[in-house]
Amino acid sequence: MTAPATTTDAIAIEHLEVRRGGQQVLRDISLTVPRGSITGLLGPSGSGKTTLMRSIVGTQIIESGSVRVLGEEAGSRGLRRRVGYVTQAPSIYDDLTVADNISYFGALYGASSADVETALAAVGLGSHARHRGSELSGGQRTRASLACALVADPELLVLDEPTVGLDPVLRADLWEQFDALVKQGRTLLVSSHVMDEAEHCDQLLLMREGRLLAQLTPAELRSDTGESSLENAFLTLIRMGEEL
Ligand SMILES: Nc1ncnc2c1ncn2[C@@H]1O[C@H](COP(=O)(O)OP(=O)(O)OP(=O)(O)O)[C@@H](O)[C@H]1O
Repeated sequence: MTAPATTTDAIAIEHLEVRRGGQQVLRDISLTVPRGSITGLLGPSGSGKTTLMRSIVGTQIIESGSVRVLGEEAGSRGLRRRVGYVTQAPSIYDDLTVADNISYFGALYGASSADVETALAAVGLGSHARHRGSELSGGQRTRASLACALVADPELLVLDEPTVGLDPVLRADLWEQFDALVKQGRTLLVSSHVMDEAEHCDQLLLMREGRLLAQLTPAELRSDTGESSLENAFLTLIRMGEEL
């Protein structure tokens, strides 16, 4: 059951349906994402997480339903600067330094050199500012990509599996950075297929086969299923759904 949309919602989706390649990929999705929080979008590979994120940032053609972002229709011109999107494959230029990559994206939004410094510091890459993209590790590339999105000072950040392929220490570092961004008043929507990452989130959106199984907090997921591990809780929720 989804709470009714309010002005405190960063994202409000009603009855969203999406087809890709002739196949129904999202089915009757309704959800809300409150402002100033971290929402985890979790589900197995192929469950529709990227398609849902594309619908939110306005790069996906939708079949029916409504997607409102920061009070406007998804993809509206006015949202360009207000919404940052980091895709699954970190997209930075290998032949530019980290600072030049951020400056390049910043220039699209009229960002100053101070904004570039702030974005570098926010992702902890100050000491790598002069390193070229080609010289970065996987985790550093992800953080450089995140800085390119942050330089526009977006209110909402949509991050598609930012921790995939990172070791546990780097993952923990990145989640700390996400927490700091939320404390500054931003809203984060972060997808993952690793259930233990759900622990870091204020609320969870659990997806399976193009449907939203549940919108709840980690504590509610545990109490609803009687499971202490979030991995087991998700599996129990799926079985409960199948038995209905
Ligand atoms: N370009 C495309 N054309 C047709 N179907 C697609 C396309 N991209 C994805 N799909 C299908 O849409 C469904 C949802 O894919 P999506 O990438 O949204 O899932 P996901 O949960 O993000 O998966 P992953 O965790 O593996 O990234 C899958 O069945 C996939 O095969």
